[in-house]
Amino acid sequence: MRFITGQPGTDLTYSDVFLVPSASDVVSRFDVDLSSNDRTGSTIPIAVANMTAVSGRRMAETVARRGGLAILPQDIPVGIVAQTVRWVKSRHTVFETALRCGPDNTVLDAIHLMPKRAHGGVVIVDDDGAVLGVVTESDCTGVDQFTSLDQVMTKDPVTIDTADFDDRGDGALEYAFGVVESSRVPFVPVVRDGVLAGVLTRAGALRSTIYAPAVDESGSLRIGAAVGINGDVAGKAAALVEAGADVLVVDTAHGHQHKMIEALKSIGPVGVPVVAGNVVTAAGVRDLVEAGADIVKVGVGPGAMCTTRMMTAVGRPQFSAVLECAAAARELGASVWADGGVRYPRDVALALAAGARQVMIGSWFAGTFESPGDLKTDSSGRRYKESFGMASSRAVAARTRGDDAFARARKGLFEEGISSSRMMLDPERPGVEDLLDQITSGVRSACTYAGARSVAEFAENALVGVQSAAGYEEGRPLPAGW
Ligand SMILES: NC(=O)C1=CN([C@@H]2O[C@H](COP(=O)(O)OP(=O)(O)OC[C@H]3O[C@@H](n4cnc5c(N)ncnc54)[C@H](OP(=O)(O)O)[C@@H]3O)[C@@H](O)[C@H]2O)C=CC1
Ligand SMILES: Nc1nc2c(ncn2[C@@H]2O[C@H](COP(=O)(O)O)[C@@H](O)[C@H]2O)c(=O)[nH]1
Ligand SMILES: [K+]
Repeated sequence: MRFITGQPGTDLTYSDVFLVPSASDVVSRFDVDLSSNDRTGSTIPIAVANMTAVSGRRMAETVARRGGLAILPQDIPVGIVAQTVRWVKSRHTVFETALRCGPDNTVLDAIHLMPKRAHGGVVIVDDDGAVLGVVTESDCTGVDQFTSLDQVMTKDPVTIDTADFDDRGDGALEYAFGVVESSRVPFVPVVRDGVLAGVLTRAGALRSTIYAPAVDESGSLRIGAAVGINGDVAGKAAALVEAGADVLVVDTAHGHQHKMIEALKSIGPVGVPVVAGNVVTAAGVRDLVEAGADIVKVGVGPGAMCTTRMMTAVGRPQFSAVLECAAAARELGASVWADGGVRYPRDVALALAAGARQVMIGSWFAGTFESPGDLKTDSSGRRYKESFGMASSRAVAARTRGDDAFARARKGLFEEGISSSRMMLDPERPGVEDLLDQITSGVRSACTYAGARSVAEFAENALVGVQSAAGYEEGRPLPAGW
């Protein structure tokens, strides 16, 4: 990457910069390979932040199917991490996990279940798992909530048989797309040996032709897990890898500290990539790589739930932090992930231009069906989920629940995050895959503007300019007119 008018002396945020188009011979946006190439196996450069309000098993499954990697938070007990990893790895790489109910369940049960996933309905199965019908949101409107589902379901819906799907080879997804398109429901149940095996939506069939899932050597979806720097770090790290985590993230607010270096040394090589952070300087990168990190996570203070900069003045504008850290990592044969502060696809493109191999996103993904929180509705009918920072009093209280009251009170003093924030679901893009579509299409397009066929080429070719606040404002759409 180079600056069009030379590198400025001031540190820059994503909003301070823009990408200048360059001569390109990349003829199609589909010709761009978005693989991260950082040995994590991600086929798109997106990681889901290890935040309790963001990353759980539904998020992990859904994002990995599209090539990304979710990191489970460090506050989850190892036994639960192991269960979650097993579950995610048992998921199909094309068919989505179905929401299912029995015929005697009520409309209320279905209404509670539906916002858990984006496919827009529930499959009704008998005790043996055979499909009896499907129920969508519209079937549940205008009826008593205690009505049993067998009374409102569409009976004997069109299904896709896995054997039939597999037989069609390269034409399978186009065939499946056609089946969903011609059915009158938003999704089609998938059946294996007469038993419900998943669902497929029109968008899902299409996406599977564009994205490649992030899979391990045995073809199962990938997932990462985080560990803090306190307690038996090496023991917990080994247990997470033993549980099947494909990537280990060693995470703390101030990554460039003695305890982190000791933690990394104690972990040693574990057979999966070790990501450590957070830092914002080349010196931080060098120390963490020397201590054993394969990938360094960059970002102090840009996170949406983060109050660190206002509490301490510590941090660094994220574009410059990523640029400096990525250059240092490259010299050492390591990589960086840009963590935090991403609100638009352009921010992802800029982080990659600055040299990040992946971009970690938290709060933006909290406002989706797949995040772990309950879906709520505000007084004007807008749907949202609650988000909170991992250094907020809410998260600290949960993390220290095993400590005595005195220790908890002491730790509770250092709050550097928001405890409750509302992340609205975008009515046009309520699912995390809708956001991935938006991000990856933006990034693909940015790469072709720079004449780049890969994330690495993009970081090499990108031409960056610095803009005024008016320059940024000029780039914003004005949907309401003026
Ligand atoms: N990227 C970012 O900007 C930030 C991210 N976070 C996120 O919050 C979560 C919790 O992280 P964390 O608070 O580090 O908790 P951890 O549980 O990982 O503990 C941090 C350890 O580091 C010590 N420490 C020394 N200096 C600092 C410092 N300035 N800030 C924090 N700890 C320090 C603490 O000791 P003692 O308590 O005695 O001081 C403690 O032992 C993580 O998920 C992290 O990613 C939090 C803040 C900033
Ligand atoms: N200072 C704090 N940083 C936090 C906290 N919780 C999470 N984080 C960091 O933010 C990113 C995600 O950024 P986002 O803008 O996409 O939400 C996450 O990975 C952490 O590094 C916190 O409580 N305080
Ligand atoms: K912030």
